[in-house]
Amino acid sequence: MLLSELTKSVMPLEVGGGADPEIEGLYYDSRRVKAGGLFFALKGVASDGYSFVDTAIKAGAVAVVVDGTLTPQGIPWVRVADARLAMSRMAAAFYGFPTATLPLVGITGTNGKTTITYLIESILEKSGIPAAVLGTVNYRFREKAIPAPNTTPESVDLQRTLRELIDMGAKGVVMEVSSHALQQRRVDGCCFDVGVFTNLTRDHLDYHLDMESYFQSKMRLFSELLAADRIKPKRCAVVNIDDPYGPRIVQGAACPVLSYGISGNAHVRAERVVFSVAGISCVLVTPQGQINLHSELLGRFNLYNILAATAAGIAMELPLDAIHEGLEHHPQVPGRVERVANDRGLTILVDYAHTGDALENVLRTLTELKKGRIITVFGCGGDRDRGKRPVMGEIAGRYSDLSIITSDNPRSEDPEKIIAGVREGIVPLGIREYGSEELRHGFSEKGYAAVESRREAIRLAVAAARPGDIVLLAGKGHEDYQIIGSEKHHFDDREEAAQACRELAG
Ligand SMILES: CC(=O)N[C@H]1[C@@H](OP(=O)(O)OP(=O)(O)OC[C@H]2O[C@@H](n3ccc(=O)[nH]c3=O)[C@H](O)[C@@H]2O)O[C@H](CO)[C@@H](O)[C@@H]1O[C@H](C)C(=O)N[C@@H](C)C(=O)N[C@H](CCC(=O)O)C(=O)O
Ligand SMILES: Nc1ncnc2c1ncn2[C@@H]1O[C@H](COP(=O)(O)OP(=O)(O)OP(=O)(O)O)[C@@H](O)[C@H]1O
Ligand SMILES: N[C@H](CCC[C@H](N)C(=O)O)C(=O)O
Ligand SMILES: [Mg+2]
Repeated sequence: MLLSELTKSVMPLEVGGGADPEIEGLYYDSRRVKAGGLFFALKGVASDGYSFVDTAIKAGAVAVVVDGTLTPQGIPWVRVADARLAMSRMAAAFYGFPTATLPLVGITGTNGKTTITYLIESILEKSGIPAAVLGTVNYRFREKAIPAPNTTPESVDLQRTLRELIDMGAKGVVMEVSSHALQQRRVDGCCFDVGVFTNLTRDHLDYHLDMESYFQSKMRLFSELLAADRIKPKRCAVVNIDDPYGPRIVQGAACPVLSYGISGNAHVRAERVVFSVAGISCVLVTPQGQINLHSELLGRFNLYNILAATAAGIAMELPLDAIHEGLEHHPQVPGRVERVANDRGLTILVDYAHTGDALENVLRTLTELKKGRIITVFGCGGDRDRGKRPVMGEIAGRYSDLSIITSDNPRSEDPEKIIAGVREGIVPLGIREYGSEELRHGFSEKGYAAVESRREAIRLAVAAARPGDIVLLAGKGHEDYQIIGSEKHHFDDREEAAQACRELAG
């Protein structure tokens, strides 16, 4: 595609450098540029992409997109107001506008996104629409699964992946839209039909700094990206109106809204709800009729996820029986309240709760359902929001009979310092601190322990548990790695728990 053709998809401020080269690929990282590439100089948190223009040219870039005042020399260039936005739009054009002609659902919010993508994927499949999914677990269509470095990929990678999955036969797409992605314009080349808002609670304040900025990032999906146009004249915002931020999204949405909730008068709501160890039974009330639902998902928070997926199905005008089928027969969402089989009589659950709200939701649910005690193993990620550490410590300590504070992904931080941050929330509860050795023989009163090695912490939890107890391994869910320093090594909570049970049996 010629540079001039690509440039039509943006409103350039200025174009220079003479020639109109054929563009063979789009790049935002000089280390990956190949011959014939168009290089986007992006201003980042750590560095300014403009300083890599020369490296990109040496690597074969034939044109550059910039958004500052500096002018590249000896190469065709395009100046735009916002290079990230231009990159999104040019990427969509380069890959033939993958999402212009099929249903695209985007889900945003602090918690629930991944779970909801699985439910909507299942509903779409039951409606006869083979669906591709992009999110935290992977980017996938049918048997093809691409590892996901980010929940929402950078625009160039996103549009390329969408093109690939659509060419393989996907007729619908469901994607998680992170606040980072919205802030960084990664999804601005996407034509959304439906946007879902789940909830907004504390997370990522290392990046967004305060809740209002975090909210405003999420809001972009509804106030800007869902505005109707000629390509998609009918768009819809699906909004949880039980969340304190829900009404603000409703007010600011640039398209019609379909609300969902448990309390109040939402368009899509649940009545006659019964929560049990077997799951959730309820009547889903929708503008298109009612569904008598029996789901194996546990807890109130999952009822919200079910309502969100139902409302998305209604917004896409999918048949009610397909929505019903999709909600009752979907695959296990990896690492979301996932059971680890064992013969010790324990309920071992691996869950991705890595925010205070998620941890509280899961623990509250388990408290309502428990027969024995609750043992929680958890930590907090390094190089991430530090403020959530004591909050999660307090929540774990409050709901659990035993909390074992351990490492999540410490990344570049000292694991002991992260644990100290979590401990700040648990110590004021005045509960007993156990040493590792004591725990090997069980525990008698409510308490906590700090064990840096996650492997060791999981072993201690299993050893300390008695039949009937619940062991919750929180924070890493589906992750099959642990990042310590700059090393990423294989680590899977589900495998570790199973191995711990085998060792104790032998
Ligand atoms: C905080 C954040 O989101 N950072 C993203 C951001 O990086 P940055 O702004 O720091 O970039 P930078 O390192 O300053 O570099 C600026 C530019 O120079 C380029 N560069 C840099 C070095 C070089 O030698 N040559 C070169 O060209 C970089 O590719 C970049 O385009 O822009 C980069 C390029 O698009 C992203 O890869 C990077 O995501 C990093 C990997 C990341 O970890 N992001 C996480 C926090 C994230 O996005 N998470 C969300 C949320 C998950 C959730 O909700 O749970 C997600 O969607 O996954
Ligand atoms: N609707 C919900 N409200 C609050 N907590 C939830 C909800 N759904 C799931 N959770 C909890 O949050 C954890 C993360 O859920 P999920 O992976 O579906 O969310 P996510 O929004 O994709 O998270 P991430 O931003 O990390 O990708 C779950 O393991 C569960 O503990
Ligand atoms: N996508 C989120 C996931 C966090 C999961 C947790 N295990 C951690 O590493 O902090 C992030 O990168 O902040
Ligand atoms: Mg997710």
